[in-house]
Amino acid sequence: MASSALISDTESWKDLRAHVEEINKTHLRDLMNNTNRCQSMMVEFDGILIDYSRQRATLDTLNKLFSLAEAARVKEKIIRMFNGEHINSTENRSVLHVALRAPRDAVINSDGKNVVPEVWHVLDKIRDFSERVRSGAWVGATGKTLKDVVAVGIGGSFLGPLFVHTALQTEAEASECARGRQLRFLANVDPIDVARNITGLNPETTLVVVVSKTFTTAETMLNARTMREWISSALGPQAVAKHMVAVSTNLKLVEQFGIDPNNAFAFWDWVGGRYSVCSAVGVLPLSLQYGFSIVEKFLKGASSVDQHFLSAPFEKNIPVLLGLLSVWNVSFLGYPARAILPYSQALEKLAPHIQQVSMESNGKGVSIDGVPLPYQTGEIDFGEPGTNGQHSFYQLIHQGRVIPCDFIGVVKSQQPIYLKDEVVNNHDELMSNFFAQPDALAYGKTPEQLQKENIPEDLVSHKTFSGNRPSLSILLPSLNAYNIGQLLAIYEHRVAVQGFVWCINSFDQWGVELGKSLATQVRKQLHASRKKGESVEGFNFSTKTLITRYLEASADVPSDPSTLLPNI
Ligand SMILES: O=P(O)(O)OC[C@H]1O[C@](O)(CO)[C@@H](O)[C@@H]1O
Repeated sequence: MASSALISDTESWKDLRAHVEEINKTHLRDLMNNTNRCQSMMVEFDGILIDYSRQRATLDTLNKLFSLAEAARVKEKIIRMFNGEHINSTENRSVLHVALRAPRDAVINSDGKNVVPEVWHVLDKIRDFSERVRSGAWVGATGKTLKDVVAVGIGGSFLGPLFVHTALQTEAEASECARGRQLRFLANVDPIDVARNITGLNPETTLVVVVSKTFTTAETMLNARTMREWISSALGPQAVAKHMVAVSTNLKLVEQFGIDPNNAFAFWDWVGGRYSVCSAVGVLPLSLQYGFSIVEKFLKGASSVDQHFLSAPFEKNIPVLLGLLSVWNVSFLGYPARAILPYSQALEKLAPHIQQVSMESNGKGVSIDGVPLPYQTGEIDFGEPGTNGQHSFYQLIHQGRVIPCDFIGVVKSQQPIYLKDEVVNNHDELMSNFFAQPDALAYGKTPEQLQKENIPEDLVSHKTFSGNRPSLSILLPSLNAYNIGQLLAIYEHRVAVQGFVWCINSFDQWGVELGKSLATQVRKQLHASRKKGESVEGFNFSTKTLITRYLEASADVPSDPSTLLPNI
């Protein structure tokens, strides 16, 4: 395919379009009866079992998707990514989050230089620093051990670390290592988030980690200044050196902020924000909480999937298969959304993290060459752990709109509970739902079945389930640091595969800029109005009215305030 030609013009794309008609004649109820088909639609790697037999697809569909992958040169694009080529062309950058978890002796080049030694230099520095903090060798300004950490950051500098932290919190080995320690995340610029984060914390025993790739993000920098004030107003300005460290690619700005460069942990422009959890962005706060050796297991899990992604043939390649099936669902079957449904409370922050990884990566309107696309890219991701979601939005998924679902289950619970005289143990109860829901979606329930159950005629249509609703099941052996790393890498690479097929740049995010610059204009106006009483100018009628109302109704806000921090 010539670089400016659209993937939708290829024969493979057209073939899949035509194939939809065939698939529309099938029902999952029947497809599931074909054991050979179902057997071929299971894939296993490193303890993880994926069952995609409940996708609205046949083996023929898969072959057609492999042809599409060939037309889109997916294999070549994967290799180019691992080779450090500047596949993020609009920012002229390599995309090398795989280097963040590569073994020490690996060679991965960006711009002709092996980046793995730099990665390990920072990892070693994190190991050393986190061990000193955890052991009490590094103490706060008043000589007390720093047992609590507030990580200040937003977007990719927040969601990945939050996901991993939440997943590790209840894991036996990790929770033992975290005994007596707290890790909190301050993301939102809303002062309420500051209040929530500092409530119950003592500045004397708190370490603040400012996490920002650019070190210019407005929300993070205001929150960082707020936390600096919280520390220095309690302990004096000299305490900042002992109580604040930073993670950034912009070490110059870190220093200007007043953080000792020795206490700055670097990463690189070839790490996208939403792909940065395996850099110091995640590794530093998580190592402070759990110790480096736990976090190293997480990196190893991700690395194992990286190798699989690079080397496994497409028929057995989990991220490739899942990525192609997502393209099938979005671009051909016309399902715009995807539900991420982990049957594990520990994975409650998976969906929010994947929302950014997927939607910031693939929510694009032009091809990588800048050509407007005649097809939609990306999907609307949302999710909640089961069984909570079942009592919330599953009604729509069963009888309303068709939403392809990812069911994620774990064989061994992190926290098993057995009660004498119960029919099943608590985790089996949870997993009963994990196994039942995909079949309920796939098979549904027919009016004939309901009539046999003597359901009153006027209720039959209400109680009918059309079925034929696709899902896939991911079964993890357990949920330890290693498995969490595997799961993360599967989703990251799946998103990349989707972007490779759609021929977009999954690694830039220009769509977040416009709102930011308009907020700058509003910020200037609020300042001018509060300080100098200037009237609201330069906005449309609607925005002017809203801002004016806001200012008038909050006229009691002091125009030249002295510092006020939350006090709850
Ligand atoms: O780490 P930074 O530079 O503060 O950026 C935070 C986030 O802001 C974004 O640039 C846009 O929301 C994300 O891509 C990024 O993860």
